[in-house]
Amino acid sequence: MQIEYPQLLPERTPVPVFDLVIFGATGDLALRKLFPALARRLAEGVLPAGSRVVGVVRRVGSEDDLARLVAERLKEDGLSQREIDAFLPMLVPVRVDAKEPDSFKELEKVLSDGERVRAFYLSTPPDLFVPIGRNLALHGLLENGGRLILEKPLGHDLRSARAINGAIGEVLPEARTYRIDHYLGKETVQNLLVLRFANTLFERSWSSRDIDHVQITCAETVGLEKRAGYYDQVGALRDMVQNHVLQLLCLFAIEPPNTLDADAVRDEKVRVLRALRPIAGSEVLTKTVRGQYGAGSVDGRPVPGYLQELGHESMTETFAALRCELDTWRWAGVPIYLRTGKRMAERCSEIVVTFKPVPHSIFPARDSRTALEANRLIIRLQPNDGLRLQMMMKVPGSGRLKLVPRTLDLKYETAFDMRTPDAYERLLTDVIRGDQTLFMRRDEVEAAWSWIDPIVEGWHEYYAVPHRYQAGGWGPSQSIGMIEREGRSWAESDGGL
Ligand SMILES: NC(=O)C1=CN([C@@H]2O[C@H](COP(=O)(O)OP(=O)(O)OC[C@H]3O[C@@H](n4cnc5c(N)ncnc54)[C@H](OP(=O)(O)O)[C@@H]3O)[C@@H](O)[C@H]2O)C=CC1
Ligand SMILES: O=C1O[C@H](COP(=O)(O)O)[C@@H](O)[C@H](O)[C@H]1O
Repeated sequence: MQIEYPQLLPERTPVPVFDLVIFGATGDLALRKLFPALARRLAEGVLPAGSRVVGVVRRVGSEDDLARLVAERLKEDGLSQREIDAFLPMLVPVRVDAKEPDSFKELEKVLSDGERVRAFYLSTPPDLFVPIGRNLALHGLLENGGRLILEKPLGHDLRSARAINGAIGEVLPEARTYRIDHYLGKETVQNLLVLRFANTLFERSWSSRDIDHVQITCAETVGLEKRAGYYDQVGALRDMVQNHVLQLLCLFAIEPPNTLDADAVRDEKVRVLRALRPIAGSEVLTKTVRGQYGAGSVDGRPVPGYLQELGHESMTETFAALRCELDTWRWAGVPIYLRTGKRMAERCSEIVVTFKPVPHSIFPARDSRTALEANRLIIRLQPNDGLRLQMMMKVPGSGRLKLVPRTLDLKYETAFDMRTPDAYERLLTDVIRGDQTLFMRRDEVEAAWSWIDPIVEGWHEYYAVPHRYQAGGWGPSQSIGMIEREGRSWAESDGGL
């Protein structure tokens, strides 16, 4: 049976027959996200017969283990035995060491037959992106329209990102390079474009004229999981803000693109990134806050602090809050507060838009019963996705006038009686179809790093050590101070409603 999907941006063409090669097939991302996404797409009848998923393994003997590992993971992900049995024959294991050019001959043998779309997913540490790209080119494997999919983070600063982009650009044109930011594959993130440009209601007030400030939060309850080696090198600013959080900001703030074409949308996103006012030098002390979680309790169970999980000293931030501004006609003067962290009170990604107060209240000003709260629009991206609009209402009754804030609540799960597909389901088939709309262009990634780099430099120059926060809270008190100094407060999940 084919399941119907709520596609907010249209999936325009059928998926052609393909070979998708996954480097890093035994890794966390591939097993946890990529294989389940593909198996689900197959189960829906979206993937054409004859297509193959080539799983690249590195260690001797792992070829034999791959099908078992994948089957176990699919089962954990809730796929039925029938769906697993249907997927496994698509899987072709092959052993290649990304750093050994000769070993790519094995891949060449597997890929040599037939005319089909060919894509290579680099789900490996980023230092392998360039060697893999070069080795694929050396063996002619990128010819005839081959595509590369690069995972984030792309580099660790502007220089390294440029080096990767430059080297990849030598073996492959931009039109065949797909840089993943999986937030763009989330239905609710795509819906930001629909909210903005398919409705007149909000767009007319989407500017400094009506908006007081904006908060973008990506809070997680998880800690290091099994990624300590990676995370401690990177930290919250580079792991989340440089990509996911800035992408949310872009979609929130962009000017209307003329069409939904990949470059029309991406041109506008780049404009937003370039309009971000730099935060540099001593400004990092007032406009940013770094945090690192200590021991605490999350979801009712005790959890160790970051340093205990890590097993050694570290100055890496697991929380970052930033106060930024966009120097554009539309957004001048509207503070945009960004916040992300691990081991926070709740898993929650949301954008909270606080509108300006009414210019003149006709209700008795000194009476607390008639005090007005500003309207708030909460765009809840995950979990419990939906839209909430806080408005003032009159409490029914003929006694003294009393006004209270109440919420219009539109939940995705009640608005659509459908399963929401995982981000990777959408993104993987978009690559095969050749649609780059939901992927980051080279200039976009580099513009994001251009804004991030001075912050990192400022942190070093001014010795901005991370402040301790208790696991299970909302970050260090300094981040509350940063926003309270301006007479505002963080919305604590669900926009504080
Ligand atoms: N995990 C996640 O949730 C996310 C990951 N990412 C990014 O995705 C990428 C993969 O991450 P993740 O899966 O967590 O990493 P893992 O460390 O779990 O997996 C890395 C994979 O790369 C393989 N590998 C390492 N060296 C070589 C080599 N020389 N030749 C061939 N294969 C090699 C490993 O093989 P072996 O098993 O033999 O070691 C393993 O399969 C990274 O760029 C990461 O930043 C991005 C967002 C989220
Ligand atoms: O890319 C990353 O994203 C995840 C959060 O993704 P989500 O879809 O669960 O919101 C984050 O945990 C990870 O550190 C980061 O690398």
